[in-house]
Amino acid sequence: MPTQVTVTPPMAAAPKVPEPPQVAAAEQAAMVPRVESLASSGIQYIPKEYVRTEEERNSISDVFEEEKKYDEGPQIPVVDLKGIYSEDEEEREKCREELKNASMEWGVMHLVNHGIPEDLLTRLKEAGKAFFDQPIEEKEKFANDQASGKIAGYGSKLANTACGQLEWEDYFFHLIFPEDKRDMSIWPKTPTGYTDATSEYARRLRGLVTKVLSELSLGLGLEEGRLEEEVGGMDDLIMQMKINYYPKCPQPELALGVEAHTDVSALTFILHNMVPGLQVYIGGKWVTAKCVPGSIIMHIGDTLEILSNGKYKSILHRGLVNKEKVRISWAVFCEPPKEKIVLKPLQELLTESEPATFPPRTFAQHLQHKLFKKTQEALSN
Ligand SMILES: O=C(O)CCC(=O)C(=O)O
Ligand SMILES: [Fe+2]
Repeated sequence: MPTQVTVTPPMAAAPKVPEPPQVAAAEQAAMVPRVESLASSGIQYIPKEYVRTEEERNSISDVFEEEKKYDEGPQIPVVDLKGIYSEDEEEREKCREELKNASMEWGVMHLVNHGIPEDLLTRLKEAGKAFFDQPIEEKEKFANDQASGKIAGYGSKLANTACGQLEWEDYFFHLIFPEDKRDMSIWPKTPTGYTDATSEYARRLRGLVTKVLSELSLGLGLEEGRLEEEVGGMDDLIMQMKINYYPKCPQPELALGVEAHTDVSALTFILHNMVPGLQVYIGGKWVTAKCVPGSIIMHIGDTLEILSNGKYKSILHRGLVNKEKVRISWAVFCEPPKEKIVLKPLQELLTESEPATFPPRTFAQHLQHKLFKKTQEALSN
């Protein structure tokens, strides 16, 4: 998946993994490679491909316990966007400052009063859940084919690193905006409300993207439309939705739903079904995102980090899984066109004492570079 290139933070030694019983080779080969079918098969031990490295296991703990902790240091900021729609310039400036600070310090935040109607978010989530509630055979009709480069559709991660590590999730991935670039043939037909809810969400979210990019431009002292233009504008900025489906996991202390990575996007917006799982790495610690009702989580991705010459941060994050509840999240990645734009720190932001810290690269080259680095890391482990 282009949205997931892993970076592993330094971590200490971890507890030993209990030895699972040996699974016969034939049995292993016959396993359906969907995490959902593995989870519902009643296994007590997860296959070794899903067991994370010793360093990673050392940092994984019970996500429900983690979410409860309120007194354990800094938390992901909550940014109230009411002010960006205000006529009052002072209100707007205050809101802009909050957005800017959260983007510079954390690169991730809970957006509240974002202007997208709550009933639309409910419809979108009900539709995605209803799709995943169908039998696996039904979902397989939409299966992607990563080997042939067809990444849109229903899928699970294929081992693409030297160590063959897998993630505890299945997903549905497709382009949702601009409308003329969508391939409606791969959109779920059931439930019937899926297309309407997803299209409407895409349109409303696209409006929010413009607004956020304007404020982030002004926050850097740039012209209002600058960042929007730099990432492709209305015609070329691409929004792709990935519905992440994390089944219950019998050994959540050994697995990850999504491994540590930064998003390559300009911005990413995440909704979820109020089951905790997202963690961000800051100040040498993993911080668990709280479940904030009605909010949308927003990440600054690598693209804005590059354009802002590192002023806006693309934060390392990952997803934990649990034994008790299925988690579903809806991530929308807002990405510049792959080849058309060369991403590099904006000239106006550079000074003699603050030279460019990122080399010029197209989005495609950036993806390639991250993949190369990841492969090198895996080979040297
Ligand atoms: O499920 C989540 O909350 C995060 C998912 C994520 O980081 C991704 O899909 O890139
Ligand atoms: Fe992500």
